[in-house]
Amino acid sequence: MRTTTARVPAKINLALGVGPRRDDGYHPLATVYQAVDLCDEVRATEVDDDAVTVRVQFGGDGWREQAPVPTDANNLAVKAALALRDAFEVKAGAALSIRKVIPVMGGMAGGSADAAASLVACDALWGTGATRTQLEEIAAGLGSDVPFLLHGGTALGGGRGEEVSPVLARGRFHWVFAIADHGLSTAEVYAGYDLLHSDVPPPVPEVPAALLTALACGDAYGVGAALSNDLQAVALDLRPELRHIFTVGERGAALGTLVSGSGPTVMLLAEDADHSAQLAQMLLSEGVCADAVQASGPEPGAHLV
Ligand SMILES: C[C@@](CO)(OP(=O)(O)O)[C@H](O)COP(=O)(O)OP(=O)(O)OC[C@H]1O[C@@H](n2ccc(N)nc2=O)[C@H](O)[C@@H]1O
Ligand SMILES: Nc1ncnc2c1ncn2[C@@H]1O[C@H](COP(=O)(O)OP(=O)(O)O)[C@@H](O)[C@H]1O
Repeated sequence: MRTTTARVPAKINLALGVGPRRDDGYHPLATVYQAVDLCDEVRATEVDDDAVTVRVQFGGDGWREQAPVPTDANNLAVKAALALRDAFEVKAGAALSIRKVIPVMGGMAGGSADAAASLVACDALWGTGATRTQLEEIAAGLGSDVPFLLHGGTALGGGRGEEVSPVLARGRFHWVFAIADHGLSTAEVYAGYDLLHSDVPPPVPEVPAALLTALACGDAYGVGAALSNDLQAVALDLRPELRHIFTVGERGAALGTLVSGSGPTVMLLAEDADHSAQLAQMLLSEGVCADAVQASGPEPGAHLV
């Protein structure tokens, strides 16, 4: 049986500016994404019939197995395969197998990542010959941050997050991720943001110029100082205990500490790999999170391995 495998990184938002809710329910974003080397893998295997199935194996520690990842047509990897199949009138099926390392409902776009990897793996398995633009269009239909997971690297995100353009970034950034033992719903966090701004709508979002300058210079201190997330206040209201992680970040001289996307993962920027190991050790010994994981970026988007 023929098999193809795609590896895909997690995403973080170095800046996440969120505008007023649009009529379609989505929010306009001005974000800077970075892909980091905390990777899921999606394997697609040829089958005899036209069924698209999925199974999920957890590559991390036991606690992650508690997280609800659908193993039916609600799995974003299955949705991606079916969308690709419809677009190219493919008749074949596929057995998908996900090796999951990205925290589920963690604000690191794990489901979107699996959708992007599934597109790449199934495209290769079925030989659809899709162009990059065609894959990006299908990706945008699957979720706002799926196009970035195809793209990877460091990039600007506009629209509802699906309009991706590259950004000049030098050097490598060392992160520690403080992972919670249960996730937050993205839709719930955006709803909380609307509530917070029910009197005065938020301004049209912009990417901070200081962040772009720091990225162009490869200045990790500048990046740390310019990290920002409009959803952070809502995530901290929903999970007040996350504040302890910020205290550890200060004590450990993290260059910056920020809630990742809609949370509850909190990311700490370190000077180098040694510093990130120290920060991870501090987080674990203080018992402020369920797990502390080191990763670095930028990383390439979903690609065959
Ligand atoms: C917040 C972010 C930041 O990158 O990611 P996460 O931290 O959750 O991974 C994204 O905006 C999440 O993108 P994604 O998870 O792809 O969202 P979608 O599937 O498109 O939408 C899920 C729900 O989030 C809300 N949503 C999403 C994107 C957006 N620009 N405005 C929104 O209001 C809507 O309520 C929507 O129904
Ligand atoms: N392959 C998948 N991996 C993880 N979650 C998935 C997947 N497919 C569907 N989901 C669902 O998508 C939702 C968001 O999950 P995820 O992408 O991990 O979180 P976040 O939006 O915080 O980054 C969860 O409710 C989960 O059940």
